[in-house]
Amino acid sequence: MGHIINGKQLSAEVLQQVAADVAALKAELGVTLGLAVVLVGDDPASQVYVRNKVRQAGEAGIRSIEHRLPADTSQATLNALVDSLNHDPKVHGILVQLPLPDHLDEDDIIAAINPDKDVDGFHPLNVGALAAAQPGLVPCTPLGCMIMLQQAHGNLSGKHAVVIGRSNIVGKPMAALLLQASCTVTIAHSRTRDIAAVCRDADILVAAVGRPELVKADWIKPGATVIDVGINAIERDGKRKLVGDVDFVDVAPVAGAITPVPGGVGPMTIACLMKNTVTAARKQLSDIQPAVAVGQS
Ligand SMILES: Nc1nc2c(c(=O)[nH]1)N[C@@H](CN(C=O)c1ccc(C(=O)N[C@@H](CCC(=O)O)C(=O)O)cc1)CN2
Repeated sequence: MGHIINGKQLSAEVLQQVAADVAALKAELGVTLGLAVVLVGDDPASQVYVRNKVRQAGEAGIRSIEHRLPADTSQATLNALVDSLNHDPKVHGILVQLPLPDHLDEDDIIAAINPDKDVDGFHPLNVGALAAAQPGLVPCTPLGCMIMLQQAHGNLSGKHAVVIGRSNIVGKPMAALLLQASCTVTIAHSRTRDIAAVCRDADILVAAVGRPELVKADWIKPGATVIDVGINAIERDGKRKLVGDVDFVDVAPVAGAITPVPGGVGPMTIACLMKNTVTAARKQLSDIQPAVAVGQS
């Protein structure tokens, strides 16, 4: 049985560091960090995630400013809200919970967020910064996966990493981060030929494809590290159950280390949102107070 990477425990450690950073910024500069959380509509899963984000912000000493808008909110109204948050000095981070209702243009809303406050790391300028290995805000899920990998593996240099999935939110930024860590990176997707053979060559396998229990034991090189980003609700034995993109029971005996679902990548995503809020605030505060030393960690 491979080592189980405990996302709950690791996220608690990340949050503890965030809380210390938030307290230090308060002590040094008298600033309380603010995170604006925008939720449009009543998607039940999004409501849970937003509730958890607001709760964990509070635990870290970050003031959250919640905006819950009805499902029929217009693009103009949402853009106007984002614009007002961009200009509010008490707001250091802005996140718009995804998915948005179908009539709204997600790309347009993301592009409207001030990139310095874009704590999701989805703005095209942050996407470009990551691709060019420049400083910027990095999407929370891939950032959380990297923290888990570094804990499980130490140095990632020279490892063959395979990322299954090519989404803008997870697959592509994950591949960019692994490349920055000097991995040899392959992105596999629905058109990849003999995907099982490609995955079997991976020292690190990241599954972010949204297909319940797609990855089986015979896709895994013995001893490989497996990071499961999938969160899929299925019915089994008449009960609702959350499973990942990896068949955990099948794969765990072959893997060297593996993340569970739930309790793996999910909690790290929220912890990294708080970490990004500190990163964003430090940048904003050092831009307006260049003479003041703003601590780094
Ligand atoms: N603006 C954003 N929207 C979305 C993001 C995002 O990073 N930014 N990611 C996902 C949803 N998400 C955060 O928003 C998220 C999903 C899941 C979890 C989590 O902790 N999952 C738990 C299980 C939860 C459950 O019981 O239902 C786990 O894996 O243990 C956290 C955050 C899409 N939208």
